[in-house]
Amino acid sequence: MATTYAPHFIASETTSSSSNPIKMAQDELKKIAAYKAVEFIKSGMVVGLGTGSTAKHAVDRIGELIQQGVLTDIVGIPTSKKTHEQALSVHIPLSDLDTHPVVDLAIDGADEVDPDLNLVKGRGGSLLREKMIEFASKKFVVIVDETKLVDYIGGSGLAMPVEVVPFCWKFTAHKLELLFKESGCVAKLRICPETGDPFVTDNSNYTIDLFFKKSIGDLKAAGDAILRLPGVVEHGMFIDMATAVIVAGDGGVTVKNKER
Ligand SMILES: O=C[C@H](O)[C@H](O)[C@H](O)COP(=O)(O)O
Repeated sequence: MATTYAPHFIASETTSSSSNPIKMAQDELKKIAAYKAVEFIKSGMVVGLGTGSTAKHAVDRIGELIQQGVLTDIVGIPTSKKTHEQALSVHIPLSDLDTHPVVDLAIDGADEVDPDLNLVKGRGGSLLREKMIEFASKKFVVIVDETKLVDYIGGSGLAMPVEVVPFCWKFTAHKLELLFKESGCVAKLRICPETGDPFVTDNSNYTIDLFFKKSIGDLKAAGDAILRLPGVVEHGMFIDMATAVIVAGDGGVTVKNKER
């Protein structure tokens, strides 16, 4: 796993900078990115509703605009049980991929964004449903504060999650570690801090968090190799899936667009 990933063309980038940049709280930046993304929603759309502290702002805002009558005939497709509950609480009509197999636009956060707009997702535990819904989306808008930008996938030194079946998870974790031995990979079962038990996903699976000391090289090859391991359900690399990334920072908001 050490060949080079060929970069893709970023179609366009627009920045609205603040002439008087001030230091903003991280949550404020998340909200700014989320509100900007919601501007892309039009009445009548089927919308993928992301999971996490950034996507939460987008879901609240969509609910608000529906209540105000600004957005009508919206159908939301939640990417987790948690988002499902939140969306119901703000009165967003909901459905699923079985009924609405084509999603017009999905909005979600990310844990890492590389220069080619590839992502790491799933540190909040929801990667499988997110990937299914975002794969089904004509447009996938990612919302982040600038701390999520990395030079390469895994570059934050934090987890790249892999959802696995609970059966013999140690075997699967060991195979994952071996796969990325050259990158100094360490595989850890995710544990609930409150109970000390394994973290269980919405799909009743476990999560193995992979930590890399250096780049894993070709992301598509790495992703394919992970998916070939029996026991793996899905990984948290979202390669060539984002069509736009909205980055909020102290200097303003940048929208990076990419052709899929
Ligand atoms: O599983 C969680 C999702 O992939 C989140 O979108 C991701 O972890 C980013 O979350 P946050 O916006 O809370 O940083």
